[in-house]
Amino acid sequence: MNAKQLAAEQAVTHLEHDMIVGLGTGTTAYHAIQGIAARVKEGLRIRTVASSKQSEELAQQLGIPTVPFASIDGIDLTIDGADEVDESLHLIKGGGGALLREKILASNSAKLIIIVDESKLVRKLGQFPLPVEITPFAYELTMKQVRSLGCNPVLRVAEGKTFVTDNGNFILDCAFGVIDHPAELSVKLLAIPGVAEHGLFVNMADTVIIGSSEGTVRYLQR
Ligand SMILES: O=C[C@H](O)[C@H](O)[C@H](O)COP(=O)(O)O
Repeated sequence: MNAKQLAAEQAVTHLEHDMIVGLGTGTTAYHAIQGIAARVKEGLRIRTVASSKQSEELAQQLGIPTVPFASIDGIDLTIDGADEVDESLHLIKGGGGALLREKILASNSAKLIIIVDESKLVRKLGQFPLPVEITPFAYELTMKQVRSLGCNPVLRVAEGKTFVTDNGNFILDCAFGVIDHPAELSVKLLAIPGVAEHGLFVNMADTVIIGSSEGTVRYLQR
């Protein structure tokens, strides 16, 4: 079993009957969705909401009950991956472009469990370029304003075309270098009209489960 799968299998032991569960996105969340499906097959009674079309489709293929957002008041537990986790459990997310929906789920969740392998742990955030989701309208001007905060934003391209999120937006990958004050950068980014959301998750993760290639798992708690 690989490290991501180990972390995911540990995370799904936290599921309980009648929970509303948020499904993350990405290669690590993929393992969690597989693990959730296994528990549903064993008789676990839950309802889920997804942070991407990809994860929703996977859940439905695997027989996990998915429900509309209009039918719930909040989320009990979200299990998601991350691109970086620092010592304070602040995160960079959005490598897969799902950051806006992921942040909506996270901020409406009573508990957020992040699952990673050891390669995602850093002392300070910023080695991974920060994904920033922006509206397509006048995106060149939005890019200029983001650049003025001290990075060189790169418009994300996938398969030769501008990458478009599930929300119809673009992503800027922004290498800021070491981010000493993530909360301050968050405020500055969100103050730019055209920025829909960014991948800094500050004080959102409650628990981080780290899988290792040696087959061990350990927990970080906020
Ligand atoms: O947009 C994608 C998400 O934030 C992912 O959770 C993050 O990029 C980590 O992905 P992975 O588990 O594939 O490394």
